Amino acid sequence: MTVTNAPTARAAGRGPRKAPPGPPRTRTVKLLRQLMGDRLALMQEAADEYGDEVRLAVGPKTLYFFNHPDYAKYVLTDNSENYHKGIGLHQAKRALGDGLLTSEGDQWRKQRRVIQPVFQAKRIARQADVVADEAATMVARLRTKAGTGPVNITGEMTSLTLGVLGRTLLDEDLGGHGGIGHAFEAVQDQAMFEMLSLGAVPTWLPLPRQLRFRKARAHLEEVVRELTVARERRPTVDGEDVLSRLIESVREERDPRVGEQRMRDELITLLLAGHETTASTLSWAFHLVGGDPEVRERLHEEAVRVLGDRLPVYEDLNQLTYTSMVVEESIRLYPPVWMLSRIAQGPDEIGGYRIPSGADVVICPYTMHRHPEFWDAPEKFDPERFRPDRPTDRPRYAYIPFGAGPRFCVGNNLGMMEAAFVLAMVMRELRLEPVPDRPVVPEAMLSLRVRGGLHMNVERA
Ligand code: HEM
Repeated sequence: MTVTNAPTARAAGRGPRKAPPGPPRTRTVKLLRQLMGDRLALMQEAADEYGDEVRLAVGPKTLYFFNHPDYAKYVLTDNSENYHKGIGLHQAKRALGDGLLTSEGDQWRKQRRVIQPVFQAKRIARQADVVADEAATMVARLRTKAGTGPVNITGEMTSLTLGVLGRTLLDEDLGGHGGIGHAFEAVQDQAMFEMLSLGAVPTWLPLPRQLRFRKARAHLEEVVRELTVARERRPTVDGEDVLSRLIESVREERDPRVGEQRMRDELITLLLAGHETTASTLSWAFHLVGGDPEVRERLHEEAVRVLGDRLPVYEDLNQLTYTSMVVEESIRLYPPVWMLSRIAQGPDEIGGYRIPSGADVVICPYTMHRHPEFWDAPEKFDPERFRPDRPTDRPRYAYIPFGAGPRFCVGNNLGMMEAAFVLAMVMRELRLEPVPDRPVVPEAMLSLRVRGGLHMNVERA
């Protein structure tokens, strides 16, 4: 497959073809309905019907949707300079400000240099102890709920992942800052609403969701401000956590208010990017395992064998092979970041199609991870695909749960370790069973959630 510079068209002297195939304008109403209701079906049907290059005209927007590993490599890595963060960026910025997720250019490079070292392997080892400790508290809580009826697993995972981030990144117990999880939810819901309504509803209208958004954002700012003040009074021993590094880096800012704002944006970004993705990963893993007794049994066996009855330490991660395979397969089927959107900074050509400057280009991990050319029985939950000793000729970019290229997830090691530890610690002593007559439906918001949260019955293993 040719990704760029369409040599055949060029050789014939005809230049690139105009636009990829896609649904006709007459289907606009259906597409808009899917955009509001079932975005995963929208993308999957487009890929099934039109192939690896699709033009999706949805309302006033035209999406250039590319669904092949070569295209993902080109957009996310090889020519990433030409593709800045795309759809939803404006809304995400209103929610998150100018943090690492939403910034570009020199500012992004500078921020990445400050933040990336916090997630290096030697620090992750220390973060492992925090994860194990927080997970033990959560498992103890679940134990008390065994046999009492459906438990909101997503809620449990969200508190856990926020708690872990508070302690690993900020050295703080976020449990004392009530409602922070709900504040993140309100901020995200509004950002998603603005995105889906394609900016048609002015943000100054005093609608209830708008007011909720402002209140939530103000609450988050206040929490982060308190954390920063507390830390400035109480520096850590090595000064190498995120907060200390940020405080140090914004000292160079001439206007202290700009520095403070940057720090708040950065922390809110990290907390949001890090907690919801990992909580979604765990929710989907528990859901998939709950429907597969054989996988559940193997997980239980591995957890008992590797961990015995002690808390996990970083070195255990390499031994929790099957557990990691289950996590990898879970985020293949349900990648928390289900869509990667970019805006072309200048004109380009992909797969022989002309991409105008300003075009919305989309790579969709959800559909890529189910591409029939690269995955056998793509709908099947089969952790064996990720057995480390199993040879595969699958292209690297057919599996991109953490993105790729310069904008690759900074927190991937922490996220993977946390998911594996929590899964192992829960499966070691508990069984999570599906609740009959309660369907589990994916909801593609900023991340891929379980609609209404995942509820499961908890039993002792
Ligand atoms: C299983 C859990 C996670 C998944 C699936 C995930 C996925 C992703 C993906 C796909 C991207 C790239 C987005 C794009 O290119 O548009 C990303 C970026 C990012 N992630 Fe994660 N993430 C996870 C956990 C975390 C954690 C634990 C943290 C931090 C504590 C984190 C912080 C970030 C940040 C700051 C970025 C932006 C990086 C940049 O643009 O330079 N993530 N994540």
